[in-house]
Amino acid sequence: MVTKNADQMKALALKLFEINAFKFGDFKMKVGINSPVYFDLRVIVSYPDVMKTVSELLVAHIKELQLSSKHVCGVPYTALPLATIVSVQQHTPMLVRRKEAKDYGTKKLIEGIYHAGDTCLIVEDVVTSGSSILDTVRDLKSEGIVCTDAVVVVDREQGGVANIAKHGVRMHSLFTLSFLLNTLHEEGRIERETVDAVAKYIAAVQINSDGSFVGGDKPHEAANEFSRTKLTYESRANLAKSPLAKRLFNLMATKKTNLCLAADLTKADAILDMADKCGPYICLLKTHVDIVEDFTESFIVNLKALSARHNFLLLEDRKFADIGNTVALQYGKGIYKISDWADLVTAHTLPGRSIVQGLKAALDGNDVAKERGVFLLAEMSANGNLIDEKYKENSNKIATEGGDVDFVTGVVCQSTGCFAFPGLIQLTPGVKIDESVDKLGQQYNTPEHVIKERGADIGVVGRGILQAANVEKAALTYSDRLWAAYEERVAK
Ligand SMILES: O=c1ccn([C@@H]2O[C@H](COP(=O)(O)O)[C@@H](O)[C@H]2O)c(=O)[nH]1
Repeated sequence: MVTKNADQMKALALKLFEINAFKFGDFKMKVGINSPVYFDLRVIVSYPDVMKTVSELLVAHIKELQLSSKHVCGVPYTALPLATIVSVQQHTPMLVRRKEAKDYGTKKLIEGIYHAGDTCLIVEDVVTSGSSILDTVRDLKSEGIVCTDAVVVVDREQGGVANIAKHGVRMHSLFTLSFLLNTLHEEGRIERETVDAVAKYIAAVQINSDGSFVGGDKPHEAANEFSRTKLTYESRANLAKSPLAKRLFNLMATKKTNLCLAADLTKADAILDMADKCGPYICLLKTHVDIVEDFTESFIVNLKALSARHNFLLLEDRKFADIGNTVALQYGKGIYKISDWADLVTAHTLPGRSIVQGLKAALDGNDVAKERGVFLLAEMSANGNLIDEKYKENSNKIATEGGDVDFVTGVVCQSTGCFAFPGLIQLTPGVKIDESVDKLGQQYNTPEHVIKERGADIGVVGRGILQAANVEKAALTYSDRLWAAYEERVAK
């Protein structure tokens, strides 16, 4: 671990967390087991300042340790840009290891000018078992190149140091996972509970360089303990990147309700009446403002007053789906001026990242920008909808990667597999006491099923409440059942 530049190291640790290069959830690893923590340093190429800081720290680390070598070589692929910067800054020639030999020309595995007996310093981004470092060392050694040291950005502390030492290579890391966890905890970004859960996983899942587990069998239980559906809303609030997700998680935890009322009514007074009656039992009130026949500004003023009185947030289910420029206009302008009053909106991911950028653009320079968020639709409850696995995967990427993640509050979907990041909220429509299908293809599941089997954090109920003889009683029943299912889910 680097000893110098403590402030810079802390700042970088926080930045890596902020840009999702370091995240918590339930991630499938190369060794076939799920991990509660994941590093994706591929994203740093999109942040030149982060690239600069990481490479400067690597160079400082190499100097501090007096690691002199004839060459540097990055482990393909993520470490290649880092090795390039280190090579340029230190004036040390670089070698490039191909993952597969070319089937034409020189057929070389190692590119660059070298001689047998030359020394080479390895550069790597993240080490788990150390097997990727050893693959690179093997190919360099087969050309007679001597490798005794590797500088790495993050050591996940799962056996890598000992595994590569057996092959005569010393590992020098900028960060250990423990340092990163403690820093995030000290800076109030994660709870002690998270630090302990990850530490427990790391202690239980030590890996040999061949990918087998130290101690034999796959340590399943330790790995699965940290999935988002097992964490409380309070602890997930701390992991959230979106201020609105933090607020909504905390609101649910305080008010003990994870019910969203879909107020699909066409008269303003009927919606206001419903909001007043159901307000004490809900965390969110969802509107389709374009179905309101007598919309006026005073309707919004009254709705906002009820949301403040009963402590629920307003979600306009607009399902934006156009190009960024149009979406910005639809969100901020027109009769409804949605961005003025809706805490949250929904949007399809069909247009790609520009959907989020368009929404954010409408809030540019607006004081309320930090009080707004979006739920992205990654799945629909409608029978026969056209969404496939690839679409879901890409929606997850928009929700969790890149510079706009602070605006994404959650995902509208029907299953646990849609995303892993515990800082996002799963909103699931299609909830009724009886499983059924309506005449127009809406598919319903019970409150218990959506929370316990499908990973919902908030269940959306419309007609199940709106058409009940006693709406207050129905709202209380749905709220109680959704909440009890959540409590059982986290207690398991
Ligand atoms: O996949 C989706 C996305 C949104 N909805 C909306 O939720 C409510 C459901 O109302 P019910 O009366 O409970 O069927 C409605 O406003 C939809 O627009 C959805 O159902 N499915």
